[in-house]
Amino acid sequence: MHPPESASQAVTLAQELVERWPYAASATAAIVAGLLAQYLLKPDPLAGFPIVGKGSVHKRRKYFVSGRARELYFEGYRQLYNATNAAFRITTSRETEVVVIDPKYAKELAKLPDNFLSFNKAVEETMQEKFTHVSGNGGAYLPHTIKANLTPALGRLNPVLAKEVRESMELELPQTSEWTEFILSPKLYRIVAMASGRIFIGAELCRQEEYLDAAINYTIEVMTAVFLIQMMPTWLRPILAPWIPHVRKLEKQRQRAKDFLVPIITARRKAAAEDPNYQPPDDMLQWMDDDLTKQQGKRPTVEDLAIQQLGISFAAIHTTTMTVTNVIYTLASMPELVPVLREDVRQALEETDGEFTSLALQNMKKLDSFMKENLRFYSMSASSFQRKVLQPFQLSNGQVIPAGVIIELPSCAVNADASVFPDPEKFDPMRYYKLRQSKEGPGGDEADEADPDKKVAKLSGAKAAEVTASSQFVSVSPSSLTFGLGRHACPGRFFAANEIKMIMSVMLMHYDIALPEGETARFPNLTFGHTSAPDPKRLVRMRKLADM
Ligand code: HEM
Repeated sequence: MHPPESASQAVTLAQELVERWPYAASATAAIVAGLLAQYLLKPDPLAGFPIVGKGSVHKRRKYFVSGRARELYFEGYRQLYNATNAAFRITTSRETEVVVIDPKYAKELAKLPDNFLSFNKAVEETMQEKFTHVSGNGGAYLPHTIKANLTPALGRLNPVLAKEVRESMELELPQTSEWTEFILSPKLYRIVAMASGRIFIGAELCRQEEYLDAAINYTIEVMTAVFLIQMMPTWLRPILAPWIPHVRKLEKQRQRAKDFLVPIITARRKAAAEDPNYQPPDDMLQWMDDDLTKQQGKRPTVEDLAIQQLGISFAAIHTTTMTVTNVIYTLASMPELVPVLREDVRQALEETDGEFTSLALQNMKKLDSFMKENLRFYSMSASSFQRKVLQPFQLSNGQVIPAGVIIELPSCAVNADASVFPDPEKFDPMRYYKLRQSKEGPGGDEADEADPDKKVAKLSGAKAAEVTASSQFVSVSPSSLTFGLGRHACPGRFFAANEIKMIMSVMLMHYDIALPEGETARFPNLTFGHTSAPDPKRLVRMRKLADM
């Protein structure tokens, strides 16, 4: 029996292949080798950047998220000192390669435009936008409204803000002269949300529970979702992240925020259209509505505006609350500092008859210094100036930073650098106050060698001048990176500074604060990934003072 024709053809073909296989094999090998060579010989644009940390990518990532990220930044920063390299690589919880650049290039980085360095794209990656849908563009118009409307109006708004700070503190804090122990963080969240809300959405709404829920819990939910996603191996994220309850809750929360705000915005617009004597409210919601209309040439949809409003709470409430919590935890552990700061506040307010004017707030220089030392010592993020590189660019040392990576500045390492901050491991509440007092900068003629309390360490040249010049809470510079740097540096920091000073002033003038009985040490912060946060479960003691 003969095999069918097609089968016999196949056999012939196979025979031919067998006969010719040496040619076929070598041709295939040549193609594979060519591709491999192309892959292997292609210059790796990151080859010149050493990697900090040990072991596989998985191991390094685990180390980073486990709470030891700062050690890695310190290690990389130390290497930069004696290297020709301008940067090192670090494995973070991101999928994208992260290149940490020497802060001496910070000023040239800050000049690069958004089509080279994208703030929004970096935020989207940080916020795990793929899963949480928290977009870098969510608050795209906010910086403009803050710079154009909020910051210039602070002089006018300070008394209004101060009133809400006082009242919300009365509502939330113990009003008895007996020492009372309680968990501080939830109270501060509400105080900050109410006080900020007074300026963001007005007096009638800032104490409503729907607003407070959106302002406080949306951010907490986003941050928890981001944290849980970061803890997962990158390959598992697309499979598991959408099922995390915190991720699933976010859309519902955004909808709740819209349900609350949309009728309010609609009513405002209706009143403006129908009532010729209508006085628009003097708050951020209104400024955003007007500013967006100007920028876009048409009124934003009410839903868009509601999301912008959520965006401002997102940027403002969590950051401010964590900062005040840090400041109060430190104060509670340094009772000797209370009279010093109390006197600073008393003197500043005495000059303005007790009014929280811009002048009074500026004059609280010791409080300002204490707050800023908290930012340095308990910096909330290990790095700053996170940007996605959209186009390759060259640093002034000739090194090329390729497109596609995330760049950062190692702010935690700068904060701990003895050549920038003498005795960096010491918490010195008056560090920045002394710098401001020393006309010539640290080590200058004003430094009082005889009085160790007034003595400021000797730093040299440009670095010293820069540290001195950026010694106010709101200053930003390569040695002062808590609020970022350049065109995207936090526009809300002036508002935050005023609000925090008011909260601290009211606390100092009307309350005594202490750690729980038997405790003397400052509560350690909790660290995970980049973040260092005050422990939200800690108790403090307070008692109301008789009016001073
Ligand atoms: C102590 C409290 C605060 C801290 C520590 C903080 C920190 C930051 C940081 C690190 C950035 C990124 C800067 C960069 O990468 O260059 C930023 C951006 C931003 N912050 Fe703040 N912030 C605070 C309070 C506020 C407040 C109260 C507001 C609103 C009133 C606000 C609104 C914003 C906005 C809108 C951006 C984005 C800027 C842009 O896209 O250009 N922040 N903030």
